[in-house]
Amino acid sequence: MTESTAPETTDAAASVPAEVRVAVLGARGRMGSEAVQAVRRAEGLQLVAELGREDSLQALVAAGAEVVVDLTVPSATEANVRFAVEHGIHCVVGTTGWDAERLDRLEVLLAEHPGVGVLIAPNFSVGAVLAMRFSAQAARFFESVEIVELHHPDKVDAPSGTAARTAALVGEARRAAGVAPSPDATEHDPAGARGALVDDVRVHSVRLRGLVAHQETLLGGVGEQLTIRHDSFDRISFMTGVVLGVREVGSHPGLTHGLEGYLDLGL
Ligand SMILES: NC(=O)C1=CN([C@@H]2O[C@H](COP(=O)(O)OP(=O)(O)OC[C@H]3O[C@@H](n4cnc5c(N)ncnc54)[C@H](O)[C@@H]3O)[C@@H](O)[C@H]2O)C=CC1
Ligand SMILES: O=C(O)C1=N[C@H](C(=O)O)C[C@H](O)C1
Repeated sequence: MTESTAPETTDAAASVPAEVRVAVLGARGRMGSEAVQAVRRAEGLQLVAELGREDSLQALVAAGAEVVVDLTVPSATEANVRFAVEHGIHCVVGTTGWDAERLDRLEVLLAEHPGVGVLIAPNFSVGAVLAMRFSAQAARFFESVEIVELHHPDKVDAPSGTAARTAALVGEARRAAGVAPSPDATEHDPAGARGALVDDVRVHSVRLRGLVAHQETLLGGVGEQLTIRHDSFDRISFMTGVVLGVREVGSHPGLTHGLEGYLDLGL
Protein backbone atom coordinates (compact mmCIF):
# COMPACT_ATOMS: atom_id res chain seq x y z
CA MET A 1 0.00 0.00 0.00
CA THR A 2 1.17 3.53 -0.75
CA GLU A 3 -0.71 6.45 0.66
CA SER A 4 -0.33 10.03 1.84
CA THR A 5 -2.33 11.55 4.66
CA ALA A 6 -4.92 14.31 4.19
CA PRO A 7 -3.31 17.77 4.16
CA GLU A 8 -4.21 20.54 6.58
CA THR A 9 -5.53 23.70 4.91
CA THR A 10 -3.35 26.80 5.24
CA ASP A 11 -3.95 30.37 4.07
CA ALA A 12 -1.17 30.03 1.47
CA ALA A 13 -2.72 26.84 0.05
CA ALA A 14 -6.16 28.46 -0.16
CA SER A 15 -5.14 30.64 -3.15
CA VAL A 16 -3.84 27.68 -5.20
CA PRO A 17 -6.49 25.66 -7.09
CA ALA A 18 -6.84 22.41 -5.14
CA GLU A 19 -5.79 19.22 -6.88
CA VAL A 20 -8.28 16.35 -6.89
CA ARG A 21 -7.08 13.69 -4.46
CA VAL A 22 -7.27 10.33 -6.23
CA ALA A 23 -6.86 6.77 -5.01
CA VAL A 24 -6.52 3.70 -7.23
CA LEU A 25 -7.88 0.33 -6.12
CA GLY A 26 -6.30 -2.64 -7.86
CA ALA A 27 -3.22 -0.51 -8.35
CA ARG A 28 -0.88 -3.40 -9.16
CA GLY A 29 -3.11 -4.95 -11.81
CA ARG A 30 -2.84 -4.52 -15.58
CA MET A 31 -5.29 -1.60 -15.66
CA GLY A 32 -4.59 -0.27 -12.18
CA SER A 33 -0.86 0.15 -12.79
CA GLU A 34 -1.60 2.03 -16.02
CA ALA A 35 -4.14 4.22 -14.20
CA VAL A 36 -1.59 5.05 -11.50
CA GLN A 37 0.73 6.39 -14.19
CA ALA A 38 -2.09 8.28 -15.92
CA VAL A 39 -3.17 9.99 -12.70
CA ARG A 40 0.45 10.91 -11.93
CA ARG A 41 0.80 12.48 -15.40
CA ALA A 42 -2.53 14.36 -15.32
CA GLU A 43 -2.56 18.02 -14.41
CA GLY A 44 -4.79 18.86 -11.46
CA LEU A 45 -4.85 15.32 -10.08
CA GLN A 46 -2.89 14.07 -7.09
CA LEU A 47 -2.40 10.37 -6.46
CA VAL A 48 -2.87 9.84 -2.73
CA ALA A 49 -3.22 6.06 -2.41
CA GLU A 50 -2.45 2.90 -4.40
CA LEU A 51 -4.28 -0.03 -2.86
CA GLY A 52 -4.20 -3.74 -3.57
CA ARG A 53 -6.14 -6.80 -2.51
CA GLU A 54 -4.60 -6.97 0.96
CA ASP A 55 -5.11 -3.32 1.90
CA SER A 56 -7.86 -1.98 4.14
CA LEU A 57 -10.37 0.38 2.54
CA GLN A 58 -9.91 2.59 5.60
CA ALA A 59 -6.71 3.76 3.88
CA LEU A 60 -8.94 5.70 1.44
CA VAL A 61 -10.27 7.77 4.32
CA ALA A 62 -6.86 8.16 5.95
CA ALA A 63 -5.42 9.42 2.65
CA GLY A 64 -8.23 11.95 2.22
CA ALA A 65 -9.21 10.53 -1.19
CA GLU A 66 -11.92 12.50 -3.00
CA VAL A 67 -12.20 10.13 -5.96
CA VAL A 68 -11.46 6.42 -6.06
CA VAL A 69 -10.76 4.56 -9.30
CA ASP A 70 -11.83 0.91 -9.00
CA LEU A 71 -10.01 -1.51 -11.31
CA THR A 72 -10.25 -4.71 -9.32
CA VAL A 73 -12.35 -7.84 -9.80
CA PRO A 74 -16.11 -8.41 -10.20
CA SER A 75 -16.32 -10.09 -6.78
CA ALA A 76 -14.86 -7.06 -4.94
CA THR A 77 -16.08 -4.01 -6.81
CA GLU A 78 -19.56 -3.65 -5.29
CA ALA A 79 -18.25 -3.68 -1.69
CA ASN A 80 -15.50 -1.22 -2.64
CA VAL A 81 -17.98 1.22 -4.15
CA ARG A 82 -20.37 0.86 -1.22
CA PHE A 83 -17.56 1.74 1.21
CA ALA A 84 -16.52 4.76 -0.84
CA VAL A 85 -20.05 6.11 -1.26
CA GLU A 86 -20.77 5.68 2.44
CA HIS A 87 -17.65 7.78 3.12
CA GLY A 88 -18.57 10.50 0.61
CA ILE A 89 -15.90 9.50 -1.93
CA HIS A 90 -16.79 9.71 -5.63
CA CYS A 91 -16.12 6.55 -7.68
CA VAL A 92 -14.87 5.91 -11.20
CA VAL A 93 -15.42 2.22 -11.84
CA GLY A 94 -14.00 0.23 -14.74
CA THR A 95 -14.37 -3.17 -13.14
CA THR A 96 -16.86 -5.51 -14.78
CA GLY A 97 -19.73 -7.35 -13.12
CA TRP A 98 -22.22 -4.51 -12.72
CA ASP A 99 -25.41 -6.32 -13.69
CA ALA A 100 -28.91 -4.84 -13.34
CA GLU A 101 -29.33 -5.99 -9.73
CA ARG A 102 -26.07 -4.38 -8.64
CA LEU A 103 -26.90 -1.17 -10.46
CA ASP A 104 -30.32 -1.09 -8.77
CA ARG A 105 -28.71 -1.52 -5.33
CA LEU A 106 -26.23 1.23 -6.16
CA GLU A 107 -29.01 3.66 -7.11
CA VAL A 108 -30.69 3.02 -3.75
CA LEU A 109 -27.39 3.64 -1.95
CA LEU A 110 -26.72 6.83 -3.90
CA ALA A 111 -30.19 8.15 -3.07
CA GLU A 112 -29.10 7.94 0.57
CA HIS A 113 -25.90 9.87 -0.20
CA PRO A 114 -26.89 12.80 -2.42
CA GLY A 115 -23.89 14.66 -3.78
CA VAL A 116 -21.78 11.56 -4.32
CA GLY A 117 -21.12 10.63 -7.95
CA VAL A 118 -20.39 7.17 -9.36
CA LEU A 119 -19.37 6.46 -12.94
CA ILE A 120 -19.73 2.83 -14.00
CA ALA A 121 -17.83 2.67 -17.28
CA PRO A 122 -17.97 -0.68 -19.10
CA ASN A 123 -15.26 0.71 -21.36
CA PHE A 124 -13.10 3.84 -20.98
CA SER A 125 -11.97 3.93 -24.61
CA VAL A 126 -13.70 6.60 -26.68
CA GLY A 127 -13.59 4.30 -29.73
CA ALA A 128 -15.34 1.53 -27.84
CA VAL A 129 -17.97 3.94 -26.52
CA LEU A 130 -18.67 5.06 -30.09
CA ALA A 131 -18.76 1.47 -31.35
CA MET A 132 -21.38 0.65 -28.71
CA ARG A 133 -23.46 3.66 -29.69
CA PHE A 134 -23.14 2.94 -33.44
CA SER A 135 -24.20 -0.67 -32.80
CA ALA A 136 -27.32 0.49 -30.97
CA GLN A 137 -28.11 2.96 -33.77
CA ALA A 138 -27.73 0.33 -36.48
CA ALA A 139 -29.49 -2.49 -34.63
CA ARG A 140 -33.04 -1.89 -35.80
CA PHE A 141 -32.13 -1.78 -39.50
CA PHE A 142 -30.89 -5.40 -39.73
CA GLU A 143 -32.62 -8.76 -39.39
CA SER A 144 -29.67 -10.36 -37.60
CA VAL A 145 -27.15 -9.18 -35.05
CA GLU A 146 -24.43 -11.03 -33.14
CA ILE A 147 -21.47 -9.82 -31.09
CA VAL A 148 -17.97 -11.29 -31.01
CA GLU A 149 -15.65 -10.07 -28.25
CA LEU A 150 -11.99 -11.03 -28.27
CA HIS A 151 -9.66 -10.58 -25.28
CA HIS A 152 -6.39 -11.67 -23.71
CA PRO A 153 -6.61 -15.08 -21.99
CA ASP A 154 -5.94 -13.69 -18.48
CA LYS A 155 -9.38 -12.10 -18.38
CA VAL A 156 -11.50 -13.75 -15.65
CA ASP A 157 -15.00 -12.88 -16.88
CA ALA A 158 -17.04 -13.69 -19.97
CA PRO A 159 -18.77 -12.22 -21.78
CA SER A 160 -16.87 -8.94 -21.43
CA GLY A 161 -18.60 -6.02 -19.73
CA THR A 162 -18.45 -4.13 -23.00
CA ALA A 163 -20.15 -6.95 -24.91
CA ALA A 164 -22.85 -7.32 -22.25
CA ARG A 165 -23.52 -3.57 -22.37
CA THR A 166 -23.53 -3.56 -26.18
CA ALA A 167 -26.00 -6.44 -26.22
CA ALA A 168 -28.23 -4.60 -23.74
CA LEU A 169 -28.20 -1.42 -25.83
CA VAL A 170 -28.77 -3.34 -29.06
CA GLY A 171 -31.54 -5.44 -27.50
CA GLU A 172 -33.25 -2.34 -26.13
CA ALA A 173 -33.08 -0.57 -29.51
CA ARG A 174 -34.52 -3.57 -31.34
CA ARG A 175 -37.34 -4.05 -28.84
CA ALA A 176 -38.21 -0.34 -28.98
CA ALA A 177 -38.41 -0.56 -32.78
CA GLY A 178 -40.46 -3.78 -32.69
CA VAL A 179 -37.72 -5.82 -34.39
CA ALA A 180 -37.91 -9.58 -33.79
CA PRO A 181 -34.98 -11.51 -32.28
CA SER A 182 -32.42 -12.63 -34.89
CA PRO A 183 -33.57 -15.67 -36.86
CA ASP A 184 -31.81 -18.91 -35.88
CA ALA A 185 -32.82 -22.41 -36.99
CA THR A 186 -30.39 -24.16 -34.59
CA GLU A 187 -32.10 -27.16 -32.99
CA HIS A 188 -29.10 -29.13 -31.77
CA ASP A 189 -26.23 -27.41 -29.93
CA PRO A 190 -25.09 -29.63 -27.05
CA ALA A 191 -21.70 -27.88 -26.78
CA GLY A 192 -23.09 -24.34 -26.67
CA ALA A 193 -21.48 -23.40 -29.96
CA ARG A 194 -24.03 -20.63 -30.51
CA GLY A 195 -22.61 -18.65 -27.59
CA ALA A 196 -24.39 -16.84 -24.77
CA LEU A 197 -27.75 -15.16 -25.19
CA VAL A 198 -27.67 -11.67 -23.66
CA ASP A 199 -30.78 -9.53 -24.12
CA ASP A 200 -31.80 -11.71 -27.09
CA VAL A 201 -28.40 -11.12 -28.73
CA ARG A 202 -25.84 -13.91 -29.25
CA VAL A 203 -22.44 -13.06 -27.75
CA HIS A 204 -19.29 -15.07 -28.52
CA SER A 205 -16.14 -14.78 -26.38
CA VAL A 206 -12.67 -15.48 -27.79
CA ARG A 207 -9.63 -15.67 -25.46
CA LEU A 208 -6.31 -15.54 -27.30
CA ARG A 209 -2.72 -14.77 -26.30
CA GLY A 210 -1.56 -11.58 -27.99
CA LEU A 211 -4.94 -9.84 -27.85
CA VAL A 212 -5.84 -6.91 -25.59
CA ALA A 213 -9.53 -5.96 -26.08
CA HIS A 214 -11.48 -6.17 -29.33
CA GLN A 215 -15.09 -6.40 -30.37
CA GLU A 216 -17.20 -6.80 -33.48
CA THR A 217 -20.91 -6.23 -33.83
CA LEU A 218 -22.04 -8.18 -36.89
CA LEU A 219 -25.26 -6.94 -38.45
CA GLY A 220 -26.82 -8.95 -41.27
CA GLY A 221 -29.56 -8.13 -43.75
CA VAL A 222 -30.60 -9.76 -46.99
CA GLY A 223 -27.55 -9.62 -49.26
CA GLU A 224 -25.47 -7.36 -46.99
CA GLN A 225 -23.47 -7.17 -43.78
CA LEU A 226 -22.29 -4.28 -41.63
CA THR A 227 -19.44 -4.92 -39.19
CA ILE A 228 -18.71 -2.41 -36.42
CA ARG A 229 -15.29 -3.27 -35.05
CA HIS A 230 -13.20 -1.68 -32.33
CA ASP A 231 -9.67 -2.63 -31.25
CA SER A 232 -7.76 -1.60 -28.16
CA PHE A 233 -4.17 -2.56 -28.95
CA ASP A 234 -2.80 -1.10 -25.71
CA ARG A 235 -4.30 -0.25 -22.29
CA ILE A 236 -3.20 3.35 -22.84
CA SER A 237 -6.39 3.55 -24.96
CA PHE A 238 -8.44 3.51 -21.74
CA MET A 239 -6.55 6.25 -19.92
CA THR A 240 -8.10 9.35 -21.49
CA GLY A 241 -11.44 8.04 -20.27
CA VAL A 242 -10.14 7.25 -16.80
CA VAL A 243 -8.75 10.77 -16.38
CA LEU A 244 -11.91 12.34 -17.84
CA GLY A 245 -13.97 10.27 -15.42
CA VAL A 246 -11.91 11.39 -12.44
CA ARG A 247 -12.20 15.04 -13.48
CA GLU A 248 -15.96 14.88 -14.10
CA VAL A 249 -17.38 12.52 -11.50
CA GLY A 250 -17.61 15.11 -8.73
CA SER A 251 -19.80 17.31 -10.94
CA HIS A 252 -22.24 14.47 -11.71
CA PRO A 253 -23.93 13.33 -8.50
CA GLY A 254 -25.77 10.01 -8.65
CA LEU A 255 -25.15 7.15 -11.05
CA THR A 256 -23.75 7.61 -14.55
CA HIS A 257 -23.66 4.39 -16.57
CA GLY A 258 -21.21 4.70 -19.44
CA LEU A 259 -18.53 7.27 -20.21
CA GLU A 260 -20.88 8.74 -22.83
CA GLY A 261 -22.66 10.41 -19.90
CA TYR A 262 -19.67 12.78 -19.72
CA LEU A 263 -19.20 13.15 -23.49
CA ASP A 264 -21.21 15.13 -25.99
CA LEU A 265 -21.40 12.47 -28.70
CA GLY A 266 -23.66 14.68 -30.81
CA LEU A 267 -25.75 11.63 -31.77
N1 LIG B 1 -13.71 -0.18 -18.24
C1 LIG B 1 -12.62 -0.40 -18.98
O1 LIG B 1 -12.31 0.33 -19.93
C2 LIG B 1 -11.74 -1.56 -18.64
C3 LIG B 1 -12.12 -2.41 -17.65
N2 LIG B 1 -11.34 -3.48 -17.33
C4 LIG B 1 -11.81 -4.27 -16.20
O2 LIG B 1 -11.05 -3.88 -15.06
C5 LIG B 1 -10.91 -4.98 -14.19
C6 LIG B 1 -9.43 -5.22 -13.91
O3 LIG B 1 -8.81 -5.67 -15.09
P1 LIG B 1 -7.25 -6.02 -15.11
O4 LIG B 1 -6.47 -4.86 -14.61
O5 LIG B 1 -6.96 -6.56 -16.45
O6 LIG B 1 -7.18 -7.19 -14.03
P2 LIG B 1 -5.94 -7.61 -13.09
O7 LIG B 1 -6.25 -8.98 -12.60
O8 LIG B 1 -4.66 -7.38 -13.81
O9 LIG B 1 -6.01 -6.56 -11.89
C7 LIG B 1 -6.92 -6.62 -10.85
C8 LIG B 1 -6.16 -6.20 -9.59
O10 LIG B 1 -7.09 -5.99 -8.56
C9 LIG B 1 -6.54 -6.54 -7.36
N3 LIG B 1 -7.62 -6.78 -6.42
C10 LIG B 1 -8.45 -7.84 -6.33
N4 LIG B 1 -9.32 -7.65 -5.35
C11 LIG B 1 -9.06 -6.44 -4.81
C12 LIG B 1 -9.62 -5.69 -3.75
N5 LIG B 1 -10.63 -6.16 -3.04
N6 LIG B 1 -9.09 -4.47 -3.48
C13 LIG B 1 -8.07 -3.99 -4.19
N7 LIG B 1 -7.49 -4.67 -5.20
C14 LIG B 1 -7.98 -5.87 -5.49
C15 LIG B 1 -5.82 -7.80 -7.84
O11 LIG B 1 -4.87 -8.25 -6.86
C16 LIG B 1 -5.17 -7.28 -9.10
O12 LIG B 1 -3.93 -6.67 -8.85
C17 LIG B 1 -11.61 -6.16 -14.87
O13 LIG B 1 -12.93 -6.26 -14.40
C18 LIG B 1 -11.61 -5.74 -16.34
O14 LIG B 1 -12.63 -6.35 -17.08
C19 LIG B 1 -10.18 -3.72 -17.96
C20 LIG B 1 -9.76 -2.94 -18.99
C21 LIG B 1 -10.52 -1.79 -19.42
O1 LIG C 1 -10.56 -7.30 -19.02
C1 LIG C 1 -10.27 -6.50 -19.95
O2 LIG C 1 -9.16 -6.49 -20.48
C2 LIG C 1 -11.29 -5.56 -20.40
N1 LIG C 1 -12.40 -5.47 -19.73
C3 LIG C 1 -13.51 -4.65 -20.04
C4 LIG C 1 -14.68 -5.48 -20.47
O3 LIG C 1 -14.88 -6.58 -19.95
O4 LIG C 1 -15.44 -5.05 -21.35
C5 LIG C 1 -13.16 -3.55 -21.00
C6 LIG C 1 -12.23 -3.97 -22.10
O5 LIG C 1 -12.92 -4.81 -22.96
C7 LIG C 1 -11.00 -4.66 -21.54
